[in-house]
Amino acid sequence: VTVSVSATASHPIPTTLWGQMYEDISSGDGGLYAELLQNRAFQQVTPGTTASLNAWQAVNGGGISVIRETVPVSSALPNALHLTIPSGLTGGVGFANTGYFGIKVTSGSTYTASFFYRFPTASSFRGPATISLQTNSGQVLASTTVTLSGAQTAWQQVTVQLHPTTTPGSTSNRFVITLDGAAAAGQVVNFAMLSLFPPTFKGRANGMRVDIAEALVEMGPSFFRFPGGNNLEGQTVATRWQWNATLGPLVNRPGRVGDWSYVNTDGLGLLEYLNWCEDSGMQAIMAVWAGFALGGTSVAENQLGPYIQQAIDQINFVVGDPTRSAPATLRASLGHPAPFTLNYVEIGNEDFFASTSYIYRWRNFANALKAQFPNIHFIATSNTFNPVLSPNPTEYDVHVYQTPTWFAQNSFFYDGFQRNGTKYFEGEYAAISTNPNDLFGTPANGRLVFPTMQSASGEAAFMTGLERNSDIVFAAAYAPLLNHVSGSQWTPNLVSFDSNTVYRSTSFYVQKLFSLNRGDEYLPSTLPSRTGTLFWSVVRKRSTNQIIIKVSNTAGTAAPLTFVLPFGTVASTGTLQVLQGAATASNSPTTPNAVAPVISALAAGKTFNYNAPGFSVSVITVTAQ
Ligand SMILES: [NH3+][C@H]1C[C@H](O)[C@@H](O)[C@@H]1CO
Repeated sequence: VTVSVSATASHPIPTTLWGQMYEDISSGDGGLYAELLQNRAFQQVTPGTTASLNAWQAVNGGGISVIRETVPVSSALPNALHLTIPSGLTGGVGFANTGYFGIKVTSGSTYTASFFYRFPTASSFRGPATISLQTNSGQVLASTTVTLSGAQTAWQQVTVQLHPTTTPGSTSNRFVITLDGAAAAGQVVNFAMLSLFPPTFKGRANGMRVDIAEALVEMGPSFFRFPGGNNLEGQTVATRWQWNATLGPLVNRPGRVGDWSYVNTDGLGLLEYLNWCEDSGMQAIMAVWAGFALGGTSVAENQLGPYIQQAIDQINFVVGDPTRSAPATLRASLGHPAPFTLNYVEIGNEDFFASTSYIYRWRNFANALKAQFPNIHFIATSNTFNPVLSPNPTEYDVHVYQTPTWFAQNSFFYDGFQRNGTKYFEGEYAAISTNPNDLFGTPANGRLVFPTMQSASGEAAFMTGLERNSDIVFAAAYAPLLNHVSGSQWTPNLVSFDSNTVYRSTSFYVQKLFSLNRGDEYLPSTLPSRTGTLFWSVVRKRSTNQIIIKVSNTAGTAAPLTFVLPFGTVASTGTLQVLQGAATASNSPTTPNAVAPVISALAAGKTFNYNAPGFSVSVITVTAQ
């Protein structure tokens, strides 16, 4: 096929075009959020149940249970770990935490451990507690001691640093606290709000896991949508995500039962999200809860007031003036007096599940929030123009989970949209299954566990259409972004990880190739066949006089292209980055690097040929002017 490129740009590429959708779906706690201890504060668990001791183990005969404390460490954390040292034991006696399916320990890194303790009954005991990192077989990797005093009946926080001098062969390691069995026989000690942090991204306190953060930043994303997604919504109104419950000292954060069947610590809270956006060069696309819980409850119109106020306060926490707004004063007191960047706020999530009530929920939220924040764009989440909403949304968030073939066949999805001022956020999209009749089914029935070259090239085809239509598509994000392979709630994901390693998928590389080569204006060219299997888009990066051609071949056979560039001078050599593999080629824990982009030189010029390999995504960069 011959592709003639126009020298006259049709429209600028919005700077927000490629970014990330995030929610805690086996992705925050135990993942992006760097806390290494699972169930660290016994949040939202029933004392005495097996679940209450999830990830905790007795060591050498220590008696442990989770209790409802009579003197809780805080009103937010009513539970504590109750340790009894039986008589007749010697050596270290206590408890351990096994992390989120393991704890990675790296020699040379400094780990910060902290906990609160108190003796529920005063005692004359005074002796060492040993705090250590150990392999599951008992090899001590790092250790230190603190003195515990039986006179300490009020909660006392202890913070220590651990410096492992060896790197164990696996992540089968534990965080261990023990007392001397002989010296502490008969003692009873309560512990609360235990924590173990490795080094974090940019050294942020309470921050992000470095290798995951670096993988996300590597894509060059422009925005970060949070906190959801379903995990914004709650199964009930009471268990919705609430911004004000996720701030301040960890000991004041109650956590919540998230929407993906596990407790969220909310250690990764609103301020951590906002600091992360600044640290990673992304702007927030922040959601506010909009009166619908996933269990099916829509708040009645005449009862929306408090929830609208909570949304106003949430936005004021982000952008308000500390001298005029209490939430902004709180932001300043937490260390960020300046407002954060916030241009987009999404009202709800996937409200096509509650369209009827969204008519009044949108009306009440949008009118109230626009009045307070006239410079912020508010994004609607129902189906586009159905139902008709008032005020007319300036942006809609469109989600699609489909087959690789659907994405290849729908790259013209937005070409037919009216240019009526409305803009679109392709807020969640992914090729999720090869079975159009059971998209959300099991792997045995076509569901993808990890992205493949077939799914990634289908997405790339669709993305060439998003680029062509980026006069009305201002943002797009693959979803879900991230998941722990040992605790998945959803597959496939863009980036997977276990406690040791981050796995970059084929779709990750497609997102990275598009994002890092986004250009700043779109150059029209010969249109691909809507029903074909070969797709392309052309952009120009003015600052470097580069023409950037993206090609997706969604078929198994190579496809020849001829490019005709109408520029006065065109370099005779260009750069080619190509991602290719068999249809089912996939990066996963068993084959982590099966597919990665390969860079090479390419013969270019005013007219040049390129043979796109089967199941490939290519980026050709040529200097021209
Ligand atoms: N059901 C999907 C749609 C919802 O918005 C997300 O939480 C889920 C996974 O990305």
